[in-house]
Amino acid sequence: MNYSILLFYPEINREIENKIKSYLQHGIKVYAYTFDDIESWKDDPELGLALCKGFLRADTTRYDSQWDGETVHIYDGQVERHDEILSFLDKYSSFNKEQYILEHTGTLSHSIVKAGAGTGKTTTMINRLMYLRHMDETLRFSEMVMITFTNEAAIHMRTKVIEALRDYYELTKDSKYLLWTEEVGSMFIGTIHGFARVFLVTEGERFGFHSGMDVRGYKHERKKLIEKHVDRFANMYPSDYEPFRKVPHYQLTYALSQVIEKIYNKSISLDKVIGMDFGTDDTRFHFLAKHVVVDVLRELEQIKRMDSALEISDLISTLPSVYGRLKELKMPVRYMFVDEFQDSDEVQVSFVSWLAPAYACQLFAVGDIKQSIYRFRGADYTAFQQLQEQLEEKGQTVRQFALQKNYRSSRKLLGQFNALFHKWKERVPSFQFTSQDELIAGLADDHREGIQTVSMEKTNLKYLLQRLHKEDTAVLVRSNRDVQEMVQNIEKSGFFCEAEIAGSFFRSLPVREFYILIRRLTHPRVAKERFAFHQTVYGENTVTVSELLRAFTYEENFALKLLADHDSLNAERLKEISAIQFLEETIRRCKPHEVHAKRLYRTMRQEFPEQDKMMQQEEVRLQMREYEMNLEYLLYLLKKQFGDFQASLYDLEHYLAFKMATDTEETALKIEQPISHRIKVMTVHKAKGLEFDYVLLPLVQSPFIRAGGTELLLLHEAQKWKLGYRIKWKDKQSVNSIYESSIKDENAETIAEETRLLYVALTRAKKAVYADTSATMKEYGRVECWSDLLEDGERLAVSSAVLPKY
Ligand SMILES: Nc1ncnc2c1ncn2[C@@H]1O[C@H](COP(=O)(O)OP(=O)(O)OP(=O)(O)O)[C@@H](O)[C@H]1O
Repeated sequence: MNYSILLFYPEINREIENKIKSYLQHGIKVYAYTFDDIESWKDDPELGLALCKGFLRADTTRYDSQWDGETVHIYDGQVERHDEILSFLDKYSSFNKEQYILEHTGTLSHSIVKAGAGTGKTTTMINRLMYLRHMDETLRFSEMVMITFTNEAAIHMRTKVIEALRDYYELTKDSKYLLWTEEVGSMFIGTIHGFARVFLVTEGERFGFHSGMDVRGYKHERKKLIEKHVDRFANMYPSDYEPFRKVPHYQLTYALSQVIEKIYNKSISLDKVIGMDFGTDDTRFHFLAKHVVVDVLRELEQIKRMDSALEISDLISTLPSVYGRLKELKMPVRYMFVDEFQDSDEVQVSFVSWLAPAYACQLFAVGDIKQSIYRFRGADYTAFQQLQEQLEEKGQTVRQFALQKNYRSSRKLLGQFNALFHKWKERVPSFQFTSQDELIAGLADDHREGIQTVSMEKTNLKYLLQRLHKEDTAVLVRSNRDVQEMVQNIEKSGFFCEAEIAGSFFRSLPVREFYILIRRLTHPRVAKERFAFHQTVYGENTVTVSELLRAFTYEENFALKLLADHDSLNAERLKEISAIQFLEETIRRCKPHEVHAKRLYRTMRQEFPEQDKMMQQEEVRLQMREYEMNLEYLLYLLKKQFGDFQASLYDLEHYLAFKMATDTEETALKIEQPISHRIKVMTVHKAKGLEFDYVLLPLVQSPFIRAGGTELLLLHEAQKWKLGYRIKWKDKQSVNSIYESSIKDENAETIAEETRLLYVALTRAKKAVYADTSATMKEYGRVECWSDLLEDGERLAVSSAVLPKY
């Protein structure tokens, strides 16, 4: 036995307990089931820890005389002849037969796992990895590839694998686990784009790819090229350009870059864009767009070739041209795991189905069609079906698995979810939910709250937050803009948030105040800049606006004179040291983070005297450290960009102004704490894969489909791409034939996608969901917003068919 043992004993005695402990000490995972009461195991130091870490899975199962007097031992998941007892355990305890088989399967067929939310997809993948490494002496972690949907998920996975190995080491003190931990460093765990890069530079040398190749964005160059090619078009086809002569140039450039962005999102190669159907419209935008887009992409491709660089989307779009022509492969891939497979696009599916036979590796693809929420990035919710068909066409054997037991949400919630999801099926035709999709409670619990509908206007929200702010709570919304709105609402109630907003770094307070400090130096004679500076953490912040007005004289510099007495900045030092050194010196002297903390605490006490003082102090401490961290990070970025000495104040000012206006990537650094008074606020896309005790759903009335704005559709039919558009110009709009004939179907798809998004949001909750909507669901008409899909849990008729099974 190398990896696990499954035991069934009708009764438990000390000897059996000791046997289990001994297995565990040898690094053998134990599944133990009995009719006996084993509650006391939780309090036993060894067994309790093993239960907690998942090395011991144990439960009391319902009594059945058929199994009384029987004992069962299954080694390393060799399940032949044991199907009956496994099915019995699966039905009447927390044991999960499908998970168990998946974890231990020894055959060489590929596994496709379709599983609902919280059914242990991630857990099973990690377990399987451990099983494989334990069972095959010759296998190395570097021969297993794990593909995740985002970089964050990849970090999360790697951490989980390393944690599992550390736990094995703690349990056994066997040094092989330390070696394995190091070995994990050489395992590929990352996104499909990351893997495509490794693949291209390793296998694609013959086609001009190499490890020195840069992967970077070309947004700025793209914009310039669009402008250039629009001008060219205007010269070449003056009459076709005529309808757009009065359209502001920036609008035209923006619309065209949106078209290109859409093409990038779907990883469409240049040759396919050349064959793309742009439809027709009265303003003839289709003609202009096709011309400019193709010319821009063609020139950009040349530039990238010369730079020896690729953009992220090229990594996927160039794949077919390479793998179709490869003969010998170098990478040693024996097992391949793909998480969130439902969100793969067509090119990615065919890449994966090509990889499996090409490397003769075993594929393990996991996902949940009901959680497919990346259609805008090209995800195709028929991905599983395509994968199965393509693998079978290549003569590969595929086994399907379905996981239904949910170990996350309370039984009450699960019953209500199932009832609700069945109702959705009636309202949203393409939301599929059959009895196979129902979530079955995997664990016993007695949480009674379920789905609750409440109004979240100001006073109620405050009341709700008062109750939940110390719990593990997340507020989930649909967009980044909604995140900002909720952060403001929550902060206005005197509570604090933990919100990740992409692009927030260059707009954060430490960066803004640092920028004002620079402006104070580059514009020493401008009163407005001086007053702004005075109010920052670098200034005294003692002169108020009314004092300034009182000091008013007709003399031009009255404000500067007043503020000069309150300004300790010694700009003369700039003659001796570099700009960056000067700024660093100023930071050391002023200790801006400490000043920020003091002022913040004073304001908090003034504005919310009734609020918990300890919570406010904790928040101030956190904000002080975050201010310091972000400022340090800013200096790091500046030095990286300019070196220690070269940059002048003007260079720094320009760089920051540009970044503050345009950056959408850098996120302000936050201190994360497992337990915090801060309420998490995030989009559902960010919450994917996470779980919280309480989920709050405000802003559920915002419509899925906004009438009248610019809209682009990229459709794939009969091997050909088609672009549909409706573009709003200043005084008219361009709408093409493809848009008009497809928009109805597209809207139906959007509603289905939003329904799946709500499925993800609800299923993050462990104990309860609070939604800002009325108690009953709209029964007829088009589904327009989340609120139309929500209902108070108590009204949801939970029929026995959808009740958790045990
Ligand atoms: N067999 C099991 N017994 C007990 N707990 C389990 C079992 N399998 C998974 N869990 C627990 O259930 C929770 C959900 O598991 P996991 O995150 O792996 O699910 P998932 O299917 O990846 O979820 P989602 O798709 O919704 O993100 C975790 O807390 C995990 O530890």
